[in-house]
Amino acid sequence: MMQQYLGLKADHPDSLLFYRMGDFYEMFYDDAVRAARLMDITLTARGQSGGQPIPMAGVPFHAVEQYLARLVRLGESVAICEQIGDPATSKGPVERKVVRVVTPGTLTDAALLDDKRESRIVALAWRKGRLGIAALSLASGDFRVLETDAERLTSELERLKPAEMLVADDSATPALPGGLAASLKRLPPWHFDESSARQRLARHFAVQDLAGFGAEDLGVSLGAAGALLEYVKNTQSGELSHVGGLTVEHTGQYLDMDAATRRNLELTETIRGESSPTLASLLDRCATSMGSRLLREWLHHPLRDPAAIRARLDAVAALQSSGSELHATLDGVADIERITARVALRSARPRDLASLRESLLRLPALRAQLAGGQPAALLAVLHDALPAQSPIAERLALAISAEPAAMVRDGGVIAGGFHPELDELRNIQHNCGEFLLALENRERLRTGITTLKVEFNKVHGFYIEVSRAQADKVPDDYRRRQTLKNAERYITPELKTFEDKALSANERALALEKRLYEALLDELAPHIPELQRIARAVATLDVLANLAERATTLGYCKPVLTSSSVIDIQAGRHPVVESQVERFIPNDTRLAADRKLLLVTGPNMGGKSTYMRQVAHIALLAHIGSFVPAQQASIGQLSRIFTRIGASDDLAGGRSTFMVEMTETANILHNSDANSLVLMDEVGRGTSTFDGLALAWAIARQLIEKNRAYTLFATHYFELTRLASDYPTVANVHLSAVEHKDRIVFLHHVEDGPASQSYGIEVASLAGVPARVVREARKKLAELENQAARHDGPDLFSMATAPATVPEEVSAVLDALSDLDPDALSPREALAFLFRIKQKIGKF
Ligand SMILES: Nc1ncnc2c1ncn2[C@@H]1O[C@H](COP(=O)(O)OP(=O)(O)OP(=O)(O)O)[C@@H](O)[C@H]1O
Repeated sequence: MMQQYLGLKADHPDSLLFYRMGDFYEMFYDDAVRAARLMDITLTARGQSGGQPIPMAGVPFHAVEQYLARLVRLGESVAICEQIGDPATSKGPVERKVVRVVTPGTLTDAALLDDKRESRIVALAWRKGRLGIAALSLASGDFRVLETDAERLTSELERLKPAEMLVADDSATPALPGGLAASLKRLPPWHFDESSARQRLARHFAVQDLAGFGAEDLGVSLGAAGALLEYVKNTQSGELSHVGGLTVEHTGQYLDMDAATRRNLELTETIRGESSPTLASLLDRCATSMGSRLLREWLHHPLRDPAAIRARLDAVAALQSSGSELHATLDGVADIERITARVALRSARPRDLASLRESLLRLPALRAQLAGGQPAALLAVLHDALPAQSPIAERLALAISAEPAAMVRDGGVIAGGFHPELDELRNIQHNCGEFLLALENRERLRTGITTLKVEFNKVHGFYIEVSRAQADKVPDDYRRRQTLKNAERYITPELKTFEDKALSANERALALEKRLYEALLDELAPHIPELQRIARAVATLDVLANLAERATTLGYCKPVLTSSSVIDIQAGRHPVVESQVERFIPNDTRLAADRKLLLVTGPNMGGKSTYMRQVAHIALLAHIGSFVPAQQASIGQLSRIFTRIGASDDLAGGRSTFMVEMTETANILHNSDANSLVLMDEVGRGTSTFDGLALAWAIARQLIEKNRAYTLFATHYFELTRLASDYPTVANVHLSAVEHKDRIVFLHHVEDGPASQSYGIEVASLAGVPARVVREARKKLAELENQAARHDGPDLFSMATAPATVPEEVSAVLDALSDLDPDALSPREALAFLFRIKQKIGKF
């Protein structure tokens, strides 16, 4: 047995091998030690090898899922090895085989998956500054590829949030960003070979070439897709028939957001990594988990095509009156998408098929609710995608019991009346009781023993029991089976025949049910594409109905998408903050070609960050086709959203707070354009006042002059507010506050013009900074203000803006230094250079 174990383990060196032995999965050697530690189970030993006990740990097979869930969450992969042969007939150890490998990115079991989140495996490949990405959600069959610039790695990973990543184990693979949650596998580089990948993909999709998917001209991403497909196939013992196509994503299809922006806007996770309160937690009242997942997908993929956005907006508007009825019908619809994937992988459980049946049976009603001259074209398309009647459901209604057992091996899965032989075998079992009663009566009459009983137990099977005192009355055909203290137990030829039939009937019925179940899965296989289409339509409808309900409940309005260059919001609100405060103060925002940068000033706690983010949220919601929290909103077509908000250390990545701030700023300055929305929150505050002010000022100017993005620029440097008089496209706004009886009251209302005061000390006092410290600060502030008044300064702004004049000699040295190429110098030349500049500075 150990030999067999070691052979199997050699094929799966990187996975924990769960070796099935009877009712347990056992692990041995290092696997046992690791598994015991990770799952907190007992480590024991079994037998010996080379005089040493072999470490062993095990988990009961019926509880395996909870252990798998735990291991996979820790990023482990598990190879599940089952007994294939029949223990009764095999000589030596029963034949065993690894039937599947459970890895973090290839989960499909309902118990192991988060039903509100897509779980993806992603393969990455690089060539000449290009990044090829292939992403597969095995639980839905969605398979996509994308080629983009290598620098976009972090933002793509933040978007796709892979559970597992595959890269080539070679030098072309760069260092990956730190702090990724995904488990990483390195594969031999030839797995990523492009030409064999093309063939492999074409073979999988049964097509001549990949032109039909628009993937013919792709290169590096196909290498990734080939590696991914092969890896996933190896983890599943079956074919991936539900992975029926390849979607090619194009950069430019979606409103672009970098990694920091996705995090800062708290779309599906808070900055702390919690699932609430976020935009998703506020907006998701979907009836189905398919809808919840699709909504999250939409939030991360705002569209750029105005026609597609308008189609969604029109559908949401049309559903505002009928959304709640749809929601009620959708409520009973199960996760058709994931069940379909499990049908394709042949791991669907009986209750999956029962839920599929119940769900499909609801769809004609759903379709009927959508009928009747839909004003929205998208709803008409969804109506047509839903089935008017469902032959699949009818077939499942015939085949699967109303409430089947959890496992096929438990029996009672196939419905009565579906198969005559199964009915007959079940009849034998059911009629058992009647037959035994009849036999008992007959035997009592025949023998005259009135206390005679016919009974059954698991060890001895069926028997006739007679008390010791009556034992001499039994007829000749009674054979003794067992002697007890006060009774004898017998068997008769008739009872024996019945016993054989009854016991074998049970086994035969179970075996037949298994065969019928398998055949049913075969029968469903050709319907997989149809089921996937239905699942998609149901999910889309669910999201649209959900957005309609949210719009009504939360008082959102339908945004107008315009082709002109404008973001004009009246009485806008921050969707998440609004749900958390008693009274939210709505605010207007107008950005246009002649008003591109708003300098937002105001006291701490005044609401600057909230105001800026609400603009981004409204723009983003409009681009996913949702209504928005405002009285009225006109949104021009955006291409990107950038945010530089809040301070965060990237200790894992080895970058300080200020370094993170400047890296994100650099990205914004390099990549934002006139169709970008940029939020800059207190840029420069991470360093000394002068450096910070100087940087903030130069950054703002660059955004105004070069990038020309729609920009909201919050700052505490009042000196910056002068930019409004220098540039016609800059305007000042401020969050208002008033002092009332020594206390500050935040009005959270945005008004034109710069703020007059900062109230930093008042806020510190509100926050509970000790009174003594607050007093000291007030004193110091007065001192500083007096000093400033006396010296007519220091005016940070004028000091930072007036470029320090550098003496000519020094600037000559600087020029010489910047022209110098140290690599091209001999040591002697370098020394001579050093003397020359020393001389020049000496004069100075
Ligand atoms: N429009 C509003 N209506 C009601 N409450 C608001 C509004 N805007 C902000 N608030 C409340 O004020 C709090 C502080 O807001 P925010 O963090 O936006 O202030 P800030 O000006 O960015 O502060 P700081 O300068 O200290 O970063 C929010 O948590 C929220 O509770």
